[in-house]
Amino acid sequence: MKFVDEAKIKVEAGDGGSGCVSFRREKYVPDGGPDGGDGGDGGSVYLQANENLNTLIDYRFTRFHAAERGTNGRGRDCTGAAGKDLILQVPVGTRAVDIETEESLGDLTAHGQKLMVAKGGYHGLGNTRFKSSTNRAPRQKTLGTPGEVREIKLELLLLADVGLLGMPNAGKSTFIRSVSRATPKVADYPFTTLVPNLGVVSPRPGQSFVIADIPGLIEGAADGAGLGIRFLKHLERCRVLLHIIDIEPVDGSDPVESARAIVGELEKYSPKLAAKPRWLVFNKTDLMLEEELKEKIDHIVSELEWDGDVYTMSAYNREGTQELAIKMLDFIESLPEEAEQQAGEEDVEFKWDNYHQGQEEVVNEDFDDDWDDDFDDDDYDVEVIYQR
Ligand SMILES: Nc1nc2c(ncn2[C@@H]2O[C@H](COP(=O)(O)OP(=O)(O)OP(=O)(O)O)[C@@H](O)[C@H]2O)c(=O)[nH]1
Ligand SMILES: [Mg+2]
Repeated sequence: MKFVDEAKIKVEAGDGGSGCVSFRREKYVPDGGPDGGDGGDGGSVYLQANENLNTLIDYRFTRFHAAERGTNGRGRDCTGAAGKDLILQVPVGTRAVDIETEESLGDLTAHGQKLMVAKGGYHGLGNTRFKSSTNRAPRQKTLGTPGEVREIKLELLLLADVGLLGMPNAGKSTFIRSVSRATPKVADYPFTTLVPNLGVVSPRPGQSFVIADIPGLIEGAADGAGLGIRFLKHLERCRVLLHIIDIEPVDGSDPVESARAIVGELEKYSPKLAAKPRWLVFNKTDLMLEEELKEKIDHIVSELEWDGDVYTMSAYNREGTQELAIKMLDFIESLPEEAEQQAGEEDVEFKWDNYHQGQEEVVNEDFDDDWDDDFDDDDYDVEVIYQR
């Protein structure tokens, strides 16, 4: 299946149905009171996380999604029907961002979680509502409010505990192959990995975590060089990043320069991501003699002024990889549970939230008592109805 981790869609909630101006007319009741019903609320648009999906590809093809409008109120105190909500299924890990305001509408991180992305319009009130002791034949009603329209960007962020970071060819995919059952392609040329891969690592029975291998980064990635930095978003939910450094690059490049470039790109992408716990992991130790190795690592670490965790491994020979996997597991387990951010709890303002707090527009119907045409009740624009 094609991996698509971004899609732009337009969602439109249904308009609220308008209220109705109508008066009771029956045999022997020539001048009955008002009986115009309220309109129905418009349907809202929701996203719902579904663990059976793993790509946003469907949303590349169908971009416009609308919920039903509420129907208008009718005479005889008939309230209009509410419009049906529209529920769009998205993969777990999807985030919705309003394109215009760039505000995040919410993250869907658990199966079944629902997030409203466009609120349906509120219903208008029928003339019955305006009845009072001083006005027994009100001709007012209110119109339904329009449903909200938003252009949103859906982003699928992989849910992994550990993210791999590094230059192309550093050995990221080799590492994930050595510690999990994932089998991404490994080759001796840069940009072998083109889409993220996930692997489940289970260093101890019954205990596991997920590791994400993403395409390599190069200097200038933030400006689009190589495959750019768009895959870095998949590391946003990781608890720890492993910065994999090729100790002896075949192209003769300086590991210190490369490491600095990676950190630079990370900081350009997001200071928040750069502030995550990060470990340096020197790979391809099999290519060097032990004494040289220690000297080189000490040199790189001091050049980088690094005082965090340092590990060494030969991903290819699976040396040091299991120990590293156990360290990662222990680290993840030692972290406090992240408070799950529930969608919907985020402070997203919907346009019509406060609508019925005194801003409604009251429409005075130009009411003609002699007018008694028959017309189709279902007509969208019908607002005045007589009944005999
Ligand atoms: N000698 C040695 N070679 C290694 C080791 N780990 C990886 N390699 C080799 O390095 C090359 C690149 O490895 P990959 O795992 O594809 O590197 P990557 O970081 O995933 O690269 P991209 O996907 O291009 O970003 C391959 O030829 C691997 O066989 C190691 O521990 N020792
Ligand atoms: Mg790779």
